[in-house]
Amino acid sequence: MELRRDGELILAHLLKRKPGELPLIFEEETPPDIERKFTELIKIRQEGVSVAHIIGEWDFYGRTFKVKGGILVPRPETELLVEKVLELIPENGKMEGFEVGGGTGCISITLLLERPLLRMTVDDINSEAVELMKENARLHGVQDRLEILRGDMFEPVRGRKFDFVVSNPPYIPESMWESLPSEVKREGREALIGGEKGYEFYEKFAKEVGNYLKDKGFVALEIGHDQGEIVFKLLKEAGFKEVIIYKDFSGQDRVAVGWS
Ligand SMILES: C[S@@+](CC[C@H](N)C(=O)[O-])C[C@H]1O[C@@H](n2cnc3c(N)ncnc32)[C@H](O)[C@@H]1O
Repeated sequence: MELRRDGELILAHLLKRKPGELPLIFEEETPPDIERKFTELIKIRQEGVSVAHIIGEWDFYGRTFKVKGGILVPRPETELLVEKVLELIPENGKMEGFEVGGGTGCISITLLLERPLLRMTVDDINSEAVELMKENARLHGVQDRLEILRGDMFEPVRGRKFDFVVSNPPYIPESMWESLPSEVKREGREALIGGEKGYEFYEKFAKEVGNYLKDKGFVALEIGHDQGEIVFKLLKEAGFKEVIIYKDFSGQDRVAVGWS
């Protein structure tokens, strides 16, 4: 736990400032009610609640999203997935994409904000995530271009076809659940655990996704640091002509892109 950094984020939130602005108001006196609230929140942090869940928001791709317990907090690794998708959507491309498992909605909403003519449909099996996505879509003014549905993987979009399908699915093996830090567990089993092997989501996804892709469509998936080989194989077996596994800044497998 990085208490100093966490303290700065909590204080900035209470003062309604950006963390970078704190040095500018260093000499101003902190109102007593803010001091009291700050001490209270630091205690909650020490009990193992993440800063994101304490302050109820988190930044992704330079923008702030509402977050809440039981739903995955946007991760910096996922920005690589967004970058790879953006590379495949022309600046003024009139494309239609589908995201499985939107969580906060950070992936779809970022794609929409970066590509003004794009339209997205997103689902989540978790009804609380669906409500949170609606809130984040309104917050970022993309509600007219984002269709938000509740359901299991492709079930809400049966019979439809998209230019691409993107997902950051649950991909941690069951056996790792117990060893996860309590603040990570608070993001919910459904968001994290992919099954006994961890890659069960990709097995089902690879088999079915072809039915939902237009001709020459593509898929883009976030993957676990050791899942490049298996996801490459699954997409190839499912008939994807070209598959590329991208590594993140720390040299770990992180994103799979496949072209049909
Ligand atoms: C790892 S989280 C990713 C959330 C968000 N897209 C992000 O990158 O921050 C996976 C999300 O998929 C949802 N999910 C898990 N299984 C699903 C399924 N079969 N169909 C739809 N959503 C699912 C979870 O509820 C969770 O919100």
